[in-house]
Amino acid sequence: MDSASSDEFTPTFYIGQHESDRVRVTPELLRQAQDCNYDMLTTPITTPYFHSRVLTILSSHFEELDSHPNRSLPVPTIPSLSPVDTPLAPGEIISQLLAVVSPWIDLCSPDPVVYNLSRQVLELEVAYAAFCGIGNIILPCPKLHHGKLSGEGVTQYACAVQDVLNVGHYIQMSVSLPMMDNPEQDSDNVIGSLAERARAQYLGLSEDGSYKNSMDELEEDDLGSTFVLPRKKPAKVDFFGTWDAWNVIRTVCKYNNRLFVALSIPPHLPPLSVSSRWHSEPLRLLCITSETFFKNPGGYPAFTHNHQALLTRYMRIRNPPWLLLCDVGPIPGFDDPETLLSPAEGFLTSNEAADPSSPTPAEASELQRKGSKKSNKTINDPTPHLNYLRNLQRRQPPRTMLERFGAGYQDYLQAPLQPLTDNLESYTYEVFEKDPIKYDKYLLAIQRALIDWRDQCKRASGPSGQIVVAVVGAGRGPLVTRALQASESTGIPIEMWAIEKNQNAFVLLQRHNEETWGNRVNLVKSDMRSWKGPLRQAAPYRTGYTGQWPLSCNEEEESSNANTASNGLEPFEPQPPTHGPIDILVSELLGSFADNELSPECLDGILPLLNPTHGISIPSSYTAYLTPIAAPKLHADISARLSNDPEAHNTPYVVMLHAIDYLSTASRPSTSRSTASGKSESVPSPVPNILQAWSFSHGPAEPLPAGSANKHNERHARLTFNLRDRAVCHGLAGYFEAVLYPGVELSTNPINMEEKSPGMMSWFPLFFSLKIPLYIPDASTLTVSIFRATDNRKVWYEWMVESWSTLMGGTGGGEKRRVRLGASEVGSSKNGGCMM
Ligand SMILES: C[S@@+](CC[C@H](N)C(=O)[O-])C[C@H]1O[C@@H](n2cnc3c(N)ncnc32)[C@H](O)[C@@H]1O
Repeated sequence: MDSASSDEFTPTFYIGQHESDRVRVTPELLRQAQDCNYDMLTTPITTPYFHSRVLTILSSHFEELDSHPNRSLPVPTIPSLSPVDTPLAPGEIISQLLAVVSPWIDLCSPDPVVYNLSRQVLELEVAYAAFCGIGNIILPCPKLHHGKLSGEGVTQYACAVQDVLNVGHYIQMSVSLPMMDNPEQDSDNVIGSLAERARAQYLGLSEDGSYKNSMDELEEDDLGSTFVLPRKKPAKVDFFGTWDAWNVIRTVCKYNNRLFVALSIPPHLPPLSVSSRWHSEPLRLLCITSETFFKNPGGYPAFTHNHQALLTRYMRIRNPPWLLLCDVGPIPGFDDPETLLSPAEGFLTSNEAADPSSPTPAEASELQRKGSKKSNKTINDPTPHLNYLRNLQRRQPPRTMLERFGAGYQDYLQAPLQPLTDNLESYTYEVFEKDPIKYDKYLLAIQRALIDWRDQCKRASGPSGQIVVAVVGAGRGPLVTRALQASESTGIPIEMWAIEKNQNAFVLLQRHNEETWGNRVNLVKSDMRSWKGPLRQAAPYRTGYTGQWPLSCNEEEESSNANTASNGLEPFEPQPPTHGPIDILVSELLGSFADNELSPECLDGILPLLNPTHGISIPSSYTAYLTPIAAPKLHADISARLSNDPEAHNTPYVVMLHAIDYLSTASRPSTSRSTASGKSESVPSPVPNILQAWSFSHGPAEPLPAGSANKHNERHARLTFNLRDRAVCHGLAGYFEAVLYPGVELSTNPINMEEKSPGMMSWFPLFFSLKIPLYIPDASTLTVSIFRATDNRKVWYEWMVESWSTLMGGTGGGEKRRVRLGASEVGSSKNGGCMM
């Protein structure tokens, strides 16, 4: 399908500016910033005066503790704010400000006094910002490393955040986090940080700041001999370290929908798996410093290809994050009037910004090095970083067809249709009919089936030897139109039947028959399972197509002779009506997980009418597929429904998955143009491992076992997925592939949908939710068990997930052992199952 060449859509980039040493924002400064094309500014909540007051309180308390080592003294209370403590006041500009909680507090500190005071500062600041009417607050980055301790303070941080979420009931909070944990960059670059004041005894350090010699430092080498770790181990980047901290925070805060991430974009991007993980999280801000850019040969700041692709991907999230330029220079004209230029004078041209020679990360660092040596070319642009982002905004690739069609549906939960029990509205049919791909595929499948039928000289069942085609579940008739077109385009006559149980849609079928189909279609208003088949007069027609179109003279003759002579019946003697077979049965009863709209059960009721030797079902088979995903936003949305709907987690939802992360992926990313989650050209995305759950095939029916009670339509699967990186599983994404006719397929499976049915939009995936998300450590496996169950009245699914790890040694000796780490609850849609 054609891409989005005519797409007029330009994404909105909300861009703010942050200066670490800003003291206050005046209306004039804000106006000036907006004149420069910024959308918002950050503001501190408290002043340096307040900061020094807290430092004094802390120092005095420590002094007192030192002078009374045996007394337990309560941590002092920070007095409430006074006018000198804060630059903020309620007023007109407040809605355009992002308030920044003091970065010098340490909510992860192992020192209880530092933690306590930090928490007090947080509470005072959030309460005052809320009072002033601030809508968004940026929380300081949780400090993950304290001396020998790593990640220990995250739960403290989380508890503090949980509490302040209840202080400001409308405020949205974003936790500042780098994309990955680099302990070397976790050092305190904030002047006057309380973290520096933490006492050595709480950091696992001796008084002089060196590591205490504890058993923790003793480790065994591969040969089992004990050795002492070197003083300072080289710091290792933990790609998922900050995500892990975020996961703890949002879990403690119960996936609060006012809690977000302010993600810092580093100059060197981590692997795709890391940026993909963040893509699934609620990103409110992307923090971009001058280091995130490299300097292009013209001396302008620019992004690498990878940074551009990352931004494109993140900015296509349903609620795209805002961009925050941090410490890229002051607002021109305010602190430095020299820099105030009109845009026409000095802004980056779009050619310069387009920069076709945009480098790879390696080239960028090379340029950076060279640039810092010689290319100190001065540029006449007071806001080059901002202008670069504005240019990027204009140059965003157009949306794919799928993105345009799905706009507004991304991550939007829909209960699956139940076309068997419910009568669909005309509008729903209209939406189906907007997808030309599905109908093109059906047309092709019917054409091929007709041609093969003719070429293989199969006997047909129509009264004059035509091939009998029945569309069952015809809706408003699009497949009937395709069947008639297939007959016309191939020149192969058919006898056309259309069966529909929705009496409202049936009115339109009748109208179509009169107005567009020339009354060529035999319409039947019935449930297909109780239909007896094409009505035949008992007149002893000869049936059977012998392979030539049009019928040969002889055959026509034989045919008319047959009316009078065969079977030994008297011609025209009235006989009770009989029913003939169907040669080609066309149905579209597929759901997002193939069989979830009960196609197997419906077809069971009509397949006995299929020509027993040559009959063809279109589709001939369909297969359901699954993969585990992280989908924190869906989890939060579903959990929020629980108070009104206790079955919320037991409902499989149709959803255009977007802000999700595939947990089990192949090593190579794809750069395909558009996928199930709506990626665009040249935006690499991980390739998920998607495994087959089960299949159904349909052809001339074998008689069902007596009293089968639909048991033959039960299915179950147990699938194992390997995971490289730690993650949280929120549920399973379900897809399907269908073979309409050999060589003509439909697919929603992200692995091959682009080859099999490019641009098809009729089905979004199905999401099976886990009530309690399952945490999975690095290098584990995940086993998915899923059942299609039935009691002959309805059909439902049951699913669960288990996580496993392989351990060495232990009580069993030195062998590898697979241990189960955890298991989810069993999800079951039994209560809301599909009625048969
Ligand atoms: C998914 S819609 C497809 C409609 C149409 N073929 C199209 O492609 O637009 C399925 C249709 O099958 C009809 N249907 C479902 N179960 C049926 C049954 N047991 N007997 C007759 N019609 C049925 C529904 O009313 C609905 O019109």
